[in-house]
Amino acid sequence: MSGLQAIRYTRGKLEVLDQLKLPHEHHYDQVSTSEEAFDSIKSMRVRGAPAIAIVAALGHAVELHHGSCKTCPPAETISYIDSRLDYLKQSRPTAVDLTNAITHLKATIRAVDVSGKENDASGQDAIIEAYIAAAEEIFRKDTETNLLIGKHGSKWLLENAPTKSADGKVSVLTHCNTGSLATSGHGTALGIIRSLHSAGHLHHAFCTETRPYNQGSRLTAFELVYEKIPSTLITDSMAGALFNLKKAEKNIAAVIVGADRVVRNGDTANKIGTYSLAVLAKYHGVKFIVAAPTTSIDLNTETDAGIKIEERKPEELTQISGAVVGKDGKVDVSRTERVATAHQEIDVWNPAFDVTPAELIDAVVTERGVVVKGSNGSFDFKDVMPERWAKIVGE
Ligand SMILES: CSC[C@H]1O[C@H](OP(=O)(O)O)[C@H](O)[C@@H]1O
Repeated sequence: MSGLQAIRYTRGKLEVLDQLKLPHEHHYDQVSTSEEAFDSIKSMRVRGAPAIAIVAALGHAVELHHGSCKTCPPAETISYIDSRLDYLKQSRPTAVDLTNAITHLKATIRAVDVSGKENDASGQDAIIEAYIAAAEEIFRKDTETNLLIGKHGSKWLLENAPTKSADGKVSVLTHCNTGSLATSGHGTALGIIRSLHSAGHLHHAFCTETRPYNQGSRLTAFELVYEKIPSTLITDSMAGALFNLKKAEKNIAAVIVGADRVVRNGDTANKIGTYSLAVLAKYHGVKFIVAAPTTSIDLNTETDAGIKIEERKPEELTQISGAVVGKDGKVDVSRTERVATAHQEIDVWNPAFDVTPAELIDAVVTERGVVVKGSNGSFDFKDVMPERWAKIVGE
């Protein structure tokens, strides 16, 4: 597994790699409170659906470990933890892993038997220990999940690739960053690429720069080069020309992307630009694969209509390392023939995600297996999530 770690944790201490500084600087922030975890997520110093959930869960675990909750009865302890988790939930709205982790953590602390402990600290201690252990399990289990996604996804692609290179290998394209910098390790979509590479089945990996945050050029390229995976960086706008080439190592078999939220019918919210790649893939006969741990699947939301798409500040688009459009994102027309015109601010639309309809998706790869559309043309996640399906959807 890659030596790159977005998150470093031992009980009572959480360090989060500042991804806004990558690839130029490798700096870890200490995160010891819910506020510091919230700020790290909101600012995108840490990002990636699974990593967001892990940092939120562990950030609160660290503050609980250091006694942030005053001594109080179990019911008040649960209310305190709930309030901290509800605050953390507001950090970024689209990725469902954070919501699913919070739901799990709230259920875990409510399952603690505190009978006979209502009036002494042992009840609170039991609840806090249960919370910390559950948060640590979320972190531990994520890497195991990603390795399974890599195994299932690479197997499915090798069995269903529309094209292979002369040496029987596949070339793929990925978008955004879904590797060790977006998870606890190995990654989801990039995890499938790692699994293909380590098994000798990857011919070439292409990654898009993924404007405006540049997760591809700053983060995925960094991971691919770090592990000497044969790879090429392209701009987002080059994908269609690449699919159209169909020559040598540029003969793309599949687009493999991650997910922030896969809803019940398979519609998938992912990094902005994913939908465009899905349309291009369909036109060019390229498979389109979504790599999604079951923690990224939202059975409570039936279709894309229920997905909230986060919009982020204009400066993330108008400025890269310093102003691109003009000082502070303003388009200065005062030096044109229309002198003395007040600075005009170009409007900016900066949705962080878009939605790819299920009809454009060939497979959703989870840690429990690959889900493809049935004869009715829709996805059915019942077999990979039987417990949650029965609870939410029913038999
Ligand atoms: C396994 S990461 C999933 C998902 O999260 C990323 O979004 P962001 O970088 O804004 O947190 C991207 O959409 C990835 O595909």
